[in-house]
Amino acid sequence: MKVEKTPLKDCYLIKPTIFEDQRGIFLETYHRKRLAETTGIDNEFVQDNQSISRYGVLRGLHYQTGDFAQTKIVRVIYGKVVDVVVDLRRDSPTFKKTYSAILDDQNLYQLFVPKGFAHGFLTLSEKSVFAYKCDHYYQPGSEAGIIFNDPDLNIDWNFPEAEMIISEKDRKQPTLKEVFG
Ligand SMILES: Cc1cn([C@H]2C[C@H](O)[C@@H](COP(=O)(O)OP(=O)(O)O[C@H]3O[C@@H](C)C(=O)[C@@H](O)[C@H]3O)O2)c(=O)[nH]c1=O
Repeated sequence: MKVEKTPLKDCYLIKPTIFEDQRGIFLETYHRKRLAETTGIDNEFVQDNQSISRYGVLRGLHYQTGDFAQTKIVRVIYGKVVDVVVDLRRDSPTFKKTYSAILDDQNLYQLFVPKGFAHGFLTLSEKSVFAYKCDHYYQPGSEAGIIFNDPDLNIDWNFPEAEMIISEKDRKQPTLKEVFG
């Protein structure tokens, strides 16, 4: 696998090695030791999640606060998404910066999303199956978010807003300014 730096500090794009033969493909989707060697970050992942979304579904931008902040490794099992992360660590040189990547079932890329980042994704295929590992358990009381169309972040989702399918919760997320001033 190749682990590439993104413009955001501590956030990596993971490109797994794909073995192909007449039966199909094989890949390792997680290798703790190798990942720790390349990123210098060794997490113990304790929860695996999966969501299935239809075309136009946007989930995010989400994070957990304080002691429950989660590092995530996110990937697409089926379909195609645009994945977006925002560095919300006040002491980071890339505070308030965003990064996005296309993750799909062809490139099989993964994004290593450090704790202190907000994360979201929009499904570009007729359906997506999205999977991710977290190094802290889900803690409903520590859930937080930033609105997907925040005027300061100005994320280019490259998708008509009128066609996005978004939960009530996510339509009411605060702006970056409301949270971070
Ligand atoms: C995230 C999560 C949700 N749930 C429940 C709560 C709720 O009833 C239902 C759906 O939750 P949500 O609407 O928050 O699901 P969703 O919008 O898919 O939330 C996820 O979005 C992406 C972008 C992330 O980065 C994740 O960390 C997570 O926040 O599932 C759990 O039981 N465990 C979990 O870990």
